[in-house]
Amino acid sequence: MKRYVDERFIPIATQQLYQDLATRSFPGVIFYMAVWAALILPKAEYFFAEPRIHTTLILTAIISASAITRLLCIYTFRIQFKNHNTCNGNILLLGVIISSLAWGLCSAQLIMTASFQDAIASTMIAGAGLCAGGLASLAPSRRFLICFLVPMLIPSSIAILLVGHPFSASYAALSGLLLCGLYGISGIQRREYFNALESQYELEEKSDQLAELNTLDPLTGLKNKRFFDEKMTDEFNRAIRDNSPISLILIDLDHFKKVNDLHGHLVGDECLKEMSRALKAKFNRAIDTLARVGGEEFAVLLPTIHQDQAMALADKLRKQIEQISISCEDCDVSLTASLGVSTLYPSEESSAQELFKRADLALYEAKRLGRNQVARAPATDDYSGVTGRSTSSC
Ligand SMILES: Nc1nc2c(ncn2[C@@H]2O[C@H](COP(=O)(O)OP(=O)(O)OP(=O)(O)O)[C@@H](O)[C@H]2O)c(=O)[nH]1
Repeated sequence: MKRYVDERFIPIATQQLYQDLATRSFPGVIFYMAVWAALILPKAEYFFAEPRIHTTLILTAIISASAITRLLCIYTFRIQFKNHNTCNGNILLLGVIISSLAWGLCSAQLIMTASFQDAIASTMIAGAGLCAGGLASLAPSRRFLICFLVPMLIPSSIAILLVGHPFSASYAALSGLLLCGLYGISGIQRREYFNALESQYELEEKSDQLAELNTLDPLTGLKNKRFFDEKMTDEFNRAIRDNSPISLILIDLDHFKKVNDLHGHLVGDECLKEMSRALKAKFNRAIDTLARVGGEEFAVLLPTIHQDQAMALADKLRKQIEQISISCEDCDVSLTASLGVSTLYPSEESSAQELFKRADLALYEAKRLGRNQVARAPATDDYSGVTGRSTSSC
């Protein structure tokens, strides 16, 4: 398979291959039984006459049993996949080998039994037809196709050479040609099959990447506002289900306009990137969501975090932001930020918007009180919960 699909797609392509082979095997088994029926039923008075009737019945029993065994193998494969999500291709292959070997040996038996001499031509045609059917369904797997064609054709070819039929050399040569020809054609079909799979996987990969890009802020690599809003609603609903708290920290850089005006937008951009690095370093739980929700405004959503914990985290972050220093041509730029924290124990009556609104009010209060502050959204409209201290920003 390595020749056909990129290495990263091999596990998923293997799974898909076995599932497709199982799906294609059902009509294959029906065709197998139908070919046997078409071989003997139109000439029933010949096949079921003495002295052939016993052999005909035994061969019919063997062909039927092998078809049922192959069906059981397909069924077992499906059950294993459904219950354990494992794709055991060997079970499918076993069914293929049993049914093709049964046919190969039965047709060899027919050819070698003197009383069936008149049926040799139709037996060989039936075998060739089955090989063509096998190509149609098993071509994607070289292993499966070889395990089908070889036991199907080799026993009858050997048998026809052994009985010394006048056309035995032609029959054997045609069987050999059929084997090589079908195998050769299968290579083209295999390439087409895996090319189609690879294109599908590449498309899915690209569309996942595109969907992921669509959730990101291009400058900082943090999540964007749209994603954040959706995530906040999801996490809020989860908090209702789990009866757990959820906290939100809104962060707004202080006097950021001055940074742009004094040092230019490129330096401003560098400050925003540095801020995002500080956020990523500080909040690294998989369930936290970090986003840039405005020009110089950031948000951190903290599921399961209580108010006191959120306040402590916010204050540590504030101190960390104070330490940020960005070197530019004329001077080093330092930053401060104001932070608003809100925590809710969500209920059916509350909403994610309320959580955001309260954090925004707290942030506004932190700004009002002189910036470089952390303010907590109060239970009432009183804002006595302000912590931190004012320092000059850049
Ligand atoms: N460099 C840069 N600046 C941006 C970006 N987005 C927004 N800004 C700037 O951020 C500044 C925000 O200014 P204001 O809203 O007045 O806020 P502020 O100057 O930080 O003042 P306070 O928030 O009240 O402390 C504006 O000058 C915007 O141009 C960006 O992507 N890159």
